[in-house]
Order: sequence, then C-alpha cells, then structure tokens
Amino acid sequence: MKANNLIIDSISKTYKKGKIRANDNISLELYPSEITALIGHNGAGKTTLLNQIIGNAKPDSGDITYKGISLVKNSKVARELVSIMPQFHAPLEGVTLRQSIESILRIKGVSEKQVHLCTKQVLKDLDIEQWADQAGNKLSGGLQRLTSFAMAVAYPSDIILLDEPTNDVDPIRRKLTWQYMRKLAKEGHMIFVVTHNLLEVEQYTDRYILLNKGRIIRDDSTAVISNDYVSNVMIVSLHDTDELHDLPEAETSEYKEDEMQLVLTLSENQVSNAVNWLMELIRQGKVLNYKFTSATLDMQYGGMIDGE
Ligand SMILES: Nc1ncnc2c1ncn2[C@@H]1O[C@H](COP(=O)(O)OP(=O)(O)OP(=O)(O)O)[C@@H](O)[C@H]1O
Repeated sequence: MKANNLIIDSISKTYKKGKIRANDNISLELYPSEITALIGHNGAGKTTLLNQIIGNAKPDSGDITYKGISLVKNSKVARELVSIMPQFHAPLEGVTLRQSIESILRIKGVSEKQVHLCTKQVLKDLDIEQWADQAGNKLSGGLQRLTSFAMAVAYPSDIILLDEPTNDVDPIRRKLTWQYMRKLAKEGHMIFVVTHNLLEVEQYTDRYILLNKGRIIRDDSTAVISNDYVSNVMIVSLHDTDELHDLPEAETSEYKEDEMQLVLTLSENQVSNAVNWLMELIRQGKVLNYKFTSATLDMQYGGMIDGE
C-alpha cells in the first residue's frame, strides 16, 4: 500500500431507504500515473462512486483515503485534491467556451498569468481554439462536453474523475482527449474515467473495473484482455446458412442473423481445424468474406455480466 494511492475501503451507498444498493461494499485502490476505466451497465453505480470520491455524496459506511486524509470526513479537502468532469455539464449560459475554463481556474485560485497560459494550452491541445469565443449555450453537444473536459483538466488536481468524457465527441478529438489524459497520467495524475466505449478502454486505458449492481465483478489490466480468455476469433460471412450444420469444434459459436456472420471463438488447438474448414468452404465458393481477430473486451463484456 503506497501513501499516494487512493484507497477506497468497503464503501456502501444506498438510496430510497436502503432499497437501492448503488454501491455495495466496494474496495479498490487507484494509483498515480494510471488511467483506470470504470465500466458497467446503466445504473451499475459508477457515478455514485465518483460522487463519493469527490465528497458530493456520503457513503453509508466505509472510507476513502488519500495521503492519509479521509475524503469522506473532509469533503472540502476532497474538492481540492480531486477534479471532476460530471456526466451532465452545467449549462454554459452567458459565458464563452474560453470564459468557462478561465472562471473555473480563478475559482481554484490560479494566478491570472497561469489562467491565460493554461487555458490557451488546453484549447490548443483539444483543437477547439476556433470556438473559444463562441457563446457556451450555442456550442454543439460534443463541444460542450469538450468544454466540460477542459474545465476539469486545464489545471488538474492529483486525482481526476471523468464521467463519459468522449460521448458525442468526434473521432479526431476523442483521440486528442485520450492523449490529454495520457499526458496527465505521465505527469503523475491519477485518472479514473467512466465510459461505455469498450474499444477506447482497450486502446487507451491501463486497467478496467467492471461494476455490476453496485459491486466490482472484474478488476484487470487491459493488457491481459486478449490473453485472459480464448483469444482467437474467426468471423465468417456465408452465402447461406446450410454450412452452419457442420461447424468445426470451437469454444463458442454464434450466428449473428442481422450481420449474417458466424463468430467462432477458438482455443489454440482448435485453430488449424477451423482454418481447414474455412479453406474448404472458400474453395467451394461459399464464403463472402472472413477475418481473424483477437477477443475484444466488447465481445467478452456480455459474458462477464451474465456470469454473475
Ligand atoms: N440521488 C439519487 N437518488 C436515488 N437513487 C439514485 C440517486 N443516484 C443514483 N441512484 C440510483 O443508484 C443506482 C446507481 O446509479 P448511478 O448513477 O451511480 O449508475 P451509473 O452506473 O453511473 O449509470 P449510467 O451508466 O446510466 O450513468 C441507480 O439505480 C440509480 O437510479
């Protein structure tokens, strides 16, 4: 256990007189310089967890500590040590994109010189300078989200909580957003990010926590996703479904009617037999197209939740 880790110890949080267990005995340690993704179905308890870390909600039991300080007992300190980008951005009425960022930095007590420098830098890094002086409430949904992200990260605290930062954001700026998070992680910040985008989790984060019904059901490095499970996936589009009667041996086989695709997940020793089967069908002209890939988090997600 290191002093600079964020320690979440047996947190429970209920609503509606205990009828909803939003967080159910969660214990977790988060590390500086890491990007950790928090994933799970709608209502799994992700936002509730973030709100307790920053002191916006108080757990029924358990504690959250950082550098020996209880963030539960010291919500004012929590707000100094933690930055949050909330799921729903505040309406940006009467201010421009630039002013929204500047005002949050002034609230944090940043010097006027730094306010301008940091704002300029984040606008540049996210490639949103061209909208800097546009009225906040006239910005598109994606730009409002980027503004909200910029407000949370322009002068970052040790711990940064982000609730779905890339939703509605275009592909280029999504990438810039993740690059920005990586830059902060390299500087030693701790990034805890809620997202439903599993491809981005695999591509950009170091670790993922899967919540289901308020409990942690998986806590893994994203590097092991492909090795942890059956990693060979063969996807075949067939001219007709007759061939589905005589499939090669596989860990799982699923025919996706809508996409007309057969998806086989194969263990190492099943691969060569499956390839022979595929080659034979290709020779007979029965295959529209095919590809091999490794099992992704996206493919495994349903199974992880169902297994609970
Ligand atoms: N203030 C509240 N009052 C009552 N119930 C609440 C409150 N906040 C959250 N809940 C309930 O707690 C559960 C967890 O909600 P939470 O918002 O943490 O989930 P989530 O994983 O962030 O969901 P989503 O992915 O949809 O944002 C849900 O059943 C939700 O309805």
